[in-house]
Amino acid sequence: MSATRSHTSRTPQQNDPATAVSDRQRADFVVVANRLPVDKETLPDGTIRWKRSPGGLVTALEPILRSHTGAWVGWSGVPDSAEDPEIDGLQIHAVPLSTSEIAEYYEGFSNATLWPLYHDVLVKPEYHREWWDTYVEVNRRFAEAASEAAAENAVVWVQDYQLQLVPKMLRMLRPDLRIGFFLHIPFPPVELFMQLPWRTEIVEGLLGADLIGFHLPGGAQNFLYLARRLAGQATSKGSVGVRAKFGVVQVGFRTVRVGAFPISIDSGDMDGKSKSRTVRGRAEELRAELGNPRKILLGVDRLDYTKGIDVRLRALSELLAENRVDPDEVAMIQLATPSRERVDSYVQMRADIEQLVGNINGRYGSVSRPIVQYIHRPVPRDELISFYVAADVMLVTPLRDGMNLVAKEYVACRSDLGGALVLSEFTGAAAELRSAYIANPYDLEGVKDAILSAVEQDPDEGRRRMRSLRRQVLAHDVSRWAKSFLGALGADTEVSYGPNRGLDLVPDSEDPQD
Ligand SMILES: O=P(O)(O)OC[C@H]1O[C@H](O[C@H]2O[C@H](CO)[C@@H](O)[C@H](O)[C@H]2O)[C@H](O)[C@@H](O)[C@@H]1O
Ligand SMILES: Nc1ccn([C@@H]2O[C@H](COP(=O)(O)OP(=O)(O)O)[C@@H](O)[C@H]2O)c(=O)n1
Repeated sequence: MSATRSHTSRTPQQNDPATAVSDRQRADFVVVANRLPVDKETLPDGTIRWKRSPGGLVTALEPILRSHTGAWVGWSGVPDSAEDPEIDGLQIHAVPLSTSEIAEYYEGFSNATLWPLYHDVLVKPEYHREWWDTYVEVNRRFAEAASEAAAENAVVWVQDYQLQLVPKMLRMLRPDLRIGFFLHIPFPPVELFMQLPWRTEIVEGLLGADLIGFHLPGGAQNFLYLARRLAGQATSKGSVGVRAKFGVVQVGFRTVRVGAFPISIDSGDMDGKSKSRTVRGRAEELRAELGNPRKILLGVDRLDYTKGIDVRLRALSELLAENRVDPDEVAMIQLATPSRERVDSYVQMRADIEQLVGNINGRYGSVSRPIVQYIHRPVPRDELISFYVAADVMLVTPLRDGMNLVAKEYVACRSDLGGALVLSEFTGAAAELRSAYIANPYDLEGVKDAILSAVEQDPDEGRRRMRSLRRQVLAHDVSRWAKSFLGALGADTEVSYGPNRGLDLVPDSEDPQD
């Protein structure tokens, strides 16, 4: 996707399906996500630019929508914008949000209530009734927009925690549709989820789907338990497998499947791009610009408190203080895309991280060579790939992360079998990338040891680990993710799915955990 795009200014007829249909073709495959794949930006001279939206959801879904012609329903990232950008081969349906809806639905309920609740309560979730009301209202708007975009019997794939009520609302509007839902963030432990005053509504909202997908079996199992306990539905017993053994919830005459589908990246594409001469040349230049240090450490994240950017900075700071790492031999680059900048916890965390960077540079850097290069803006895709190619050690240290595509991107870019990945055990990716240097981000000594092992790794050992990581990432790419999900939804004719081994239902009253 190029950063700059031409655009049209269609007015959406959101509440008038008849006009909408006559205006545009309805699609057989519709993705509904909080964000469109591009964000709208108005330059000082009034020109409109559409730039890639932040985050892994867009990274993963963009190639899928290119291979399945269809429509994308979402928000443009700015207030009151009804314009649909033109993206070759993709129908876009913008859902406009007002300034107050952005504050209450996006920054509020989605990112100051659900996000911390689903990420181990790393900051205290805020529960406000007005935010909930706006979340319901905006979910209804997305459901209506999806209903207008979808052809008869279409497949509609709803994405993520911002839209958990959409499956039920959409089913009521359009019982003919096949509806899938995928959660990109962790589904929390039952004890935490029970805090939510609107917990039953969320579970019932999700149960409007035909298939509910999580990254990991644990999330699927937590959800099955809550479907029994909160929605009073009979569910299957036994564990859920990866892409294979699905759980089942019986909702009246409808059977809802629940499964684990670890998301991935377009690994072949990244592998190819990382081999280009331009990228390799740029990686060399980056190393030279950093003063040709012996080891380059790299962090690549949205600036989010879940990502553990502070953890890796503290670890590096202590390793320098203990003379276990020589300041003349290392350089660290931290790319941190701005994110959710009006949410209080993000403002605080940004200040903390910038202070840590300042402390390290103040103590160990020199005028010509700071230890940590901190870049707080998005970088172009090819430049990012050059950073991956240049980095000797990739630092992925979240306190909790649904998947973490950055870890997979790094691996996909290392066809030279160079580099080393330090990976938090609390990422979804850690379940698959077992040959990384796995660390518990709450154990600072353990993180320091993992970083040091990666910095000092024997080249043969490094190649062995990277070969094994690459086998995993190249074999399980995003197209396999989409095929396994859409196959289980019965929506991809190329994919067959095995017999459901979860149909043995546990009635609500017989739950051993109750
Ligand atoms: O849209 P934003 O508020 O700017 O946030 C960006 C995205 O962040 C989250 O990404 C998640 O999805 C990734 C792909 O599945 C996964 O690897 C990662 O662990 C998640 O944090 C969020 O879930 C998306 O909805 C946002 O668009
Ligand atoms: N500075 C940055 C940070 C992340 N990214 C991209 O944003 C995506 C992050 O996905 P992720 O799954 O690791 O994490 P979230 O940001 O979705 O929580 C990846 O595709 C990164 O390449 C970027 O382009 N520039």
